[in-house]
Amino acid sequence: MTALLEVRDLHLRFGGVKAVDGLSFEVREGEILAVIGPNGAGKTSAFNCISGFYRPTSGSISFDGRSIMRVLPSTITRRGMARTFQNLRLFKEMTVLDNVKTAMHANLREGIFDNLLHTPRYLRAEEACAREARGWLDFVGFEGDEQLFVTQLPYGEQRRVEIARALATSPKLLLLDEPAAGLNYGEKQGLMRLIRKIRDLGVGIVLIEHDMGLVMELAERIVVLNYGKEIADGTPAEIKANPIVIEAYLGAEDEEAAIDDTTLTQSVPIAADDERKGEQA
Ligand SMILES: Nc1ncnc2c1ncn2[C@@H]1O[C@H](COP(=O)(O)OP(=O)(O)OP(=O)(O)O)[C@@H](O)[C@H]1O
Repeated sequence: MTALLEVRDLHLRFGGVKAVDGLSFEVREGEILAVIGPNGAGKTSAFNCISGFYRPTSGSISFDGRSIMRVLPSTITRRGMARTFQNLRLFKEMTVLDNVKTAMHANLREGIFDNLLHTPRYLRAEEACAREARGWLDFVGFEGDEQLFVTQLPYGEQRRVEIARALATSPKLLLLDEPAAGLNYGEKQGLMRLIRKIRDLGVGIVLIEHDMGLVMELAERIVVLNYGKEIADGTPAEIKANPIVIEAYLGAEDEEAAIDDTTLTQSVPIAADDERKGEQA
């Protein structure tokens, strides 16, 4: 099967900092790929290049058979790539339903007069849009009040709404930046079920995540970055047993230690989750 996303020899520099230093990987339709690495390894920078927010220094990125180098984020979204952010980026002054509807407005056909005069065409389009948005809220398991402002929701529910909004763009590929950050155990289990359900729609998924228990259980393939460089690419079992990965996470002195889900999970500062929760508050 041909790759949905192909990243080849990607480089991104910030002055003297090599944030991404020769990254190459592929994602196929309906595949769950995780990108992991210690803090500052270049994961979010790579996401920002792929989704068009940063212009790479060199390399190539193609999506669905076409280059997306120097393509605007909004065009990349229209071509079928959606993403969520490390720190939620919902419209705080909008309701849950309106947040999801915004993802579909780019595809609405009504003109300025329809909008101003609220013509039957406008009303029909808005109703269809609301129906589809409700469908996505249902799909992600949102059971709250769609008319609440998003900031009135618990953090885990806000994450679901953000994923619903990304899905409302009808993506072929979904990039999730630390979707489990700030979630409790039960919410993480729900998130894993949701990600598998999205994969079952045939959507390719690239996941940046620090929770190694979740990554090892969910990902079919894992790419490991350290100081911008790709140090490993393999199945969860291969990654767990890779001495270079163990060294990157635990330091050379612990190289002897067997790497298991718990070890890697514990290598992630728990405070990071709490800090992010704090940012949202
Ligand atoms: N806008 C920027 N300007 C300058 N340097 C940056 C910028 N964004 C990231 N960097 C640097 O690039 C490197 C990679 O950062 P990046 O945020 O991509 O890492 P990360 O793996 O996503 O980290 P984390 O897990 O902590 O989110 C770091 O050294 C970081 O300081």
